[in-house]
Amino acid sequence: MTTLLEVGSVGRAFGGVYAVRDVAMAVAEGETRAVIGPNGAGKSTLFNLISGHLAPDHGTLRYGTRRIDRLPPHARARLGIAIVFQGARLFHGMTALENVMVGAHARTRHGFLSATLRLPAHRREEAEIRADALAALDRVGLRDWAHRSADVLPLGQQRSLQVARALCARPRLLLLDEPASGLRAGEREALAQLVEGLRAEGLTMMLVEHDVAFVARLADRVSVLDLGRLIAEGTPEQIRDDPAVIAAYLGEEAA
Ligand SMILES: Nc1ncnc2c1ncn2[C@@H]1O[C@H](COP(=O)(O)OP(=O)(O)OP(=O)(O)O)[C@@H](O)[C@H]1O
Repeated sequence: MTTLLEVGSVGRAFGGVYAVRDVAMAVAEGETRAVIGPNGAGKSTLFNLISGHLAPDHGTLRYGTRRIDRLPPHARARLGIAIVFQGARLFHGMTALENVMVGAHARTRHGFLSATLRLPAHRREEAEIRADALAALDRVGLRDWAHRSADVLPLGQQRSLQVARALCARPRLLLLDEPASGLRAGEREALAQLVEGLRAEGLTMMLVEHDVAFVARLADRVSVLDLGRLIAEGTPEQIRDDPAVIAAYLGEEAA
């Protein structure tokens, strides 16, 4: 199996407290990796370190053959790393299609001047992005909503729209931070099916999720964080029976 992402002993502190502490992991091409752990374990921080929205205090990140830990987020996006943030918002007053088209800016080649002058290259690119955005909407089952305001979408479909926005950037690694949180059973099921479909297509994904059933169904492997440290890693079955994992969650309940 080829490694797509290698996290090498990465750490990040806030005000002297480590949110992520010496975390190392390797994610294989085509794998779906769940990242779980009690509240405040460092899951979102880890995702932000991978996407480049936070800089590590130390450690390395390799993506394919490249070191990426000093690259800004847009450069990582251009290399194919897309993130759907926890509780991400849509752009109000925009249609579903416009919301998705915004996601494609990560890979645009032509700059502001070309856009302002509406040069042919820019128009071609706009048409390409539009076609990709429609395809992404189709992929998540929202094609019929393309020209309707995103504001009126139910929460479950708003999440799908965020996935479509990420897909429009043609990612090779998709990071989903609690995509199912706050969704009702039917909406969770739709989202699970969407993730399953992407997995079947071979997209590499990392997923923060609290729902154990969701993780067991969707993840090839699970990494468990607690207080910033990686405390366990394995298949969903291995993790379920791991004493360190059980203790971490029991500790959370006791607190
Ligand atoms: N920008 C920040 N400034 C200060 N502290 C932060 C910041 N971001 C995260 N932290 C702290 O780092 C720790 C890890 O937070 P993080 O959000 O990564 O955890 P998490 O596992 O995603 O939690 P949750 O499941 O609650 O979303 C927490 O103690 C949090 O308070």
